[in-house]
Amino acid sequence: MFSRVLRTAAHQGAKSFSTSQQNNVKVAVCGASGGIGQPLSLLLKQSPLITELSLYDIVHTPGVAADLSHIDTASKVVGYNGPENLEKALKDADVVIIPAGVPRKPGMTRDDLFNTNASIVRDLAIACGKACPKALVGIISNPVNSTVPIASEALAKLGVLDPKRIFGVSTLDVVRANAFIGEAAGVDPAKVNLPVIGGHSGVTIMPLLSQCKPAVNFPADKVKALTERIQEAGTEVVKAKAGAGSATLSMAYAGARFAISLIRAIKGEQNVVECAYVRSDVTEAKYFSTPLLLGKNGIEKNLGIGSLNAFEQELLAKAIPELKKNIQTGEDFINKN
Ligand SMILES: NC(=O)c1ccc[n+]([C@@H]2O[C@H](COP(=O)([O-])OP(=O)(O)OC[C@H]3O[C@@H](n4cnc5c(N)ncnc54)[C@H](O)[C@@H]3O)[C@@H](O)[C@H]2O)c1
Ligand SMILES: O=C(O)C[C@H](O)C(=O)O
Repeated sequence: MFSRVLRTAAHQGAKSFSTSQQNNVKVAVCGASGGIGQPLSLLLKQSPLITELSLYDIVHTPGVAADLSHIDTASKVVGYNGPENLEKALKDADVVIIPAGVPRKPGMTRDDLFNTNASIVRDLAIACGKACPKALVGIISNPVNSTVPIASEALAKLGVLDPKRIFGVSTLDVVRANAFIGEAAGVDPAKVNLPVIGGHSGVTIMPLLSQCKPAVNFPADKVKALTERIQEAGTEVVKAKAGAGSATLSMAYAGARFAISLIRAIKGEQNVVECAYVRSDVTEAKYFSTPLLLGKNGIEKNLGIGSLNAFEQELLAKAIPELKKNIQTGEDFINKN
């Protein structure tokens, strides 16, 4: 594995946790045969932190699992195909990552995916609630601003909701921000750490350039242009793919980074921090992405939004009404279905 994050994880898996750690880690990927699911599973198969990789989809999982199982790493790979095998796939999983559902085509918004993806995420969340209620669940399926409330409410209905364990995966926004800022500042992107807060669509994506590490100092027009590029980066990929879907490879990278951060925290590593879209009381929006300190049980501490400059305050003012609307749409869906 070539990335900073996954290389670090491999090193830690080999060296730092020889005693008193959770030894066996089962990770389930729901939507494992898709454009994200396959490369995500490939990246996860390379992690020595994972004992069992459980691949679930409604199609093609026997082939994907057979293929991945020939890779000479220690984790066991098992494929589960079709709804009748879903609970078996999820049974006792420690981490579940959900990239199931349809992606955008040019001209569509993420909200246009709601009608198809809402019930997919609801049903997968219910199955998690039954088969692995203590799992840490990362939801990639769009529209994330609404699918996370859907999953949370579905688990609440079952009586097993622990909001510290449910995450909307917004890591791709951070990865993109690091890439674009690194390029613009002439810094190795792997050394950039830029928090992206809010939600995962358009104006709800709030990169905080004022909190970038290392510090960057761009003129106001450049800050605005970079912010808008980060907010519209998903659409940039959708347009470039011209009907063949949305980001898959960069999302697989980001999803693997997020999953491995969850596992590092489960295994007792300290100071693991990731931004993710979670139940929150940091702002007026019931769900909001902020940097989170991760622990064995999911969110150990919400690190909040820090201090925002005037430009970022304006971004927040635009994000909140949109987030509230998206959250309400998700909650209404569960209340009616
Ligand atoms: N959070 C993010 O940053 C981010 C980034 C990129 C894409 N996405 C979203 O991820 C989702 C998947 O994108 P993709 O490009 O992999 O799509 P894809 O169509 O290539 O793959 C989706 C997979 O989900 C499977 N699937 C459908 N219904 C299912 C069900 N009920 N249970 C299990 N699996 C099911 C399909 O069979 C398919 O294999 C989309 O909603 C997309 O918008 C989110
Ligand atoms: O843009 C999309 O539809 C997919 C994803 O949310 C992304 O940000 O790439």
